[in-house]
Amino acid sequence: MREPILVLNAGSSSLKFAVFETAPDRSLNLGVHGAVSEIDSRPRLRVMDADDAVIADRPVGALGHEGAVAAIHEWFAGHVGREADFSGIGHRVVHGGTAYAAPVRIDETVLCAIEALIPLAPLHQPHHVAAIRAVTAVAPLVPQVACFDTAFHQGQPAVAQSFALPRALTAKGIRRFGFHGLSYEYISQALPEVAPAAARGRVVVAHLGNGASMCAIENGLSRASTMGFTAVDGLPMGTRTGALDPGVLLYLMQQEGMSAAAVQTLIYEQSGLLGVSGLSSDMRTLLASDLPAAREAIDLFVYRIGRELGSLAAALGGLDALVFTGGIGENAAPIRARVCRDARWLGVRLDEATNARNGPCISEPGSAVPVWVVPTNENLMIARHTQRVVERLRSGHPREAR
Ligand SMILES: Nc1ncnc2c1ncn2[C@@H]1O[C@H](COP(=O)(O)OP(=O)(O)O)[C@@H](O)[C@H]1O
Ligand SMILES: CC(=O)OP(=O)(O)O
Ligand SMILES: [Mg+2]
Repeated sequence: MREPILVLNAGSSSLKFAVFETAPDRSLNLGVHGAVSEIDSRPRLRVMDADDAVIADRPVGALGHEGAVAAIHEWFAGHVGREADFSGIGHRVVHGGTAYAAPVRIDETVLCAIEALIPLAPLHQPHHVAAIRAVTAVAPLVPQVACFDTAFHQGQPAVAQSFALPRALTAKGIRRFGFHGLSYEYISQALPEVAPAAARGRVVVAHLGNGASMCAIENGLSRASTMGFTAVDGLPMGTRTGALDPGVLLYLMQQEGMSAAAVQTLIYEQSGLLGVSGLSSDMRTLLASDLPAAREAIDLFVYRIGRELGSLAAALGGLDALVFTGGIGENAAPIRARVCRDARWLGVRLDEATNARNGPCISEPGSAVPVWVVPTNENLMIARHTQRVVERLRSGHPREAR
């Protein structure tokens, strides 16, 4: 392999990985990739080759992220080589706080900063730390690069980053950050090819996955996002509440006697589509269900997307394109159809036939606002950042890569 880069994307219930090889023109080609899924219940390793053919699919013995890293390590040893042979290893890190506005080589200081942000991203940040430590143990000399979901949003106008809190708290870093930045950055880079005119204009991107958010982008730059200080804000998600009147939290603690830990579990793990439906956090299951509560969960999801679309269009002063991405955004035609029908007032006209085929363009030719489905690729974005940081390290530049 030529200057191979390994990408690790540690999520709440999975550890995804992808190997990229550097082509002579420095572009990156995807090689083997896969994931250990259902890490805490029934961990299973699945690996695909560059053509997406499944080349491994087996249960993993040990639970947890350490077990997942060990399973991937073992598979690599037999089929790819050692982690120590990679020229760089890139990690998705959900929260970079105020300190990190760009990808950075991970050293002890950076790792401590990532660890200190665990309370602000409890579903993700502990697993990033576990993956980084596990890699350090087997490949201590390979540069590891943290690619932050918050970084893409750092240039938002101050007003979009502010809470109406006393200034002293804002100065402490209690402000809106925004997440899914690697996904939005990828879409921003892909959009000029797909829809050149829209790419220069005002675009709302809906990243609808297990975690879900929306971002207002103008000429490729983030202007506002539905997620805030943490990734529990904004849209309802698989198991997260999304935006919630802060008075509810006070009520639960003061009147219902809930502890902070119980509230955390409630708003991150027991709410959203799962909480409202009482059935599942998975959109496929809800769409296939006849239960009224499943329908109500979908209704609330679609309604909140429509409200946020109006809000983000207002933040942009208009709307030149709408883009769907993420597992739901890329695959769930009924959800896109409902969002687009509710957005008729903005000039959106859905093309039912192309929507049923998942795009790429799902609006009628005369639609005032064109609508696109653009599959995201966070892993490629991480690999590009990692390649850049490694090249800068080789050329003797300091730690930061901008
Ligand atoms: N064909 C489909 N129809 C409807 N929903 C889908 C489809 N495929 C995936 N999804 C939904 O996408 C969500 C997972 O999105 P994804 O972006 O993969 O999540 P993650 O944030 O874990 O990366 C789940 O709710 C899943 O049900
Ligand atoms: C930031 C976030 O919510 O990520 P995910 O969609 O992977 O849960
Ligand atoms: Mg995701």
